Amino acid sequence: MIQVDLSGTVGDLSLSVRFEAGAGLTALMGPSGSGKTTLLRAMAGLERLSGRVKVGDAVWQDADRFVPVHKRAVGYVFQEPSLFSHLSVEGNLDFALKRSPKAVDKPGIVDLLRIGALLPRQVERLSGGERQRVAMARALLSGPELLLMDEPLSSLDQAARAEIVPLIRDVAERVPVFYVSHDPLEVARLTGHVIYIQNGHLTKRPAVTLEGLSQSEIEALALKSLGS
Ligand SMILES: Nc1ncnc2c1ncn2[C@@H]1O[C@H](COP(=O)(O)OP(=O)(O)OP(=O)(O)O)[C@@H](O)[C@H]1O
Repeated sequence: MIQVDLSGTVGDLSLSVRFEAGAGLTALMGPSGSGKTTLLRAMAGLERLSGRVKVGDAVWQDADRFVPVHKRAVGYVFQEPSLFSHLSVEGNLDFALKRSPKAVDKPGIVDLLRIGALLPRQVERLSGGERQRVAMARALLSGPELLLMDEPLSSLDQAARAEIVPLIRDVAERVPVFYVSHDPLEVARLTGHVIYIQNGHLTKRPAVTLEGLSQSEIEALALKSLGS
């Protein structure tokens, strides 16, 4: 169980959110600039807002304490994977493994993300989809109690996305995932647990509308849903 109750101001944004999320994957959706990344950063301890964050039995933040980011059991996967380019895939994985506070099943995670054949590879020689799978494995190997993912598929093509979505579902069976996306179809394939944010506040599900989309965008959406 994740409990979040955070509020504060960052730049022009006034953010105030309160929610609970259970096991599995919870998606966070909302317009550009609504505060999704700011909320993730605050949950990780990268941004200091006031309030409370509890993950499992561990209180990461409340009125009396603020656990710094390096002491939170949190994994973070960004839109652009931030792997060490001077290390091999396995070097990247081992870097995280050494820092894990608990025993982690490396072969199981390598298997889960189908990256066994990539282990000796240099990071520059990976495709975008391969990089993101390695970034997810690296995040899991650090032993997180919560995995934060910020639009991890948005720079990938359709084929790579389709390949990775089921792997993310598998990952979310091992560790709770909090997942930012702009793509309603991607989210529909991942989870039924979705929260929406607008202007820094949680809101109810927006009405689905095709207004404003061009004919080609509507066709692309229809094709995408048929391909799921
Ligand atoms: N470091 C900062 N300095 C100033 N303002 C900031 C900072 N970080 C966030 N903000 C403010 O918070 C707003 C929301 O930013 P945030 O990145 O959280 O939005 P988002 O919902 O993730 O957007 P997108 O979908 O485009 O990634 C920004 O428009 C900006 O006003």
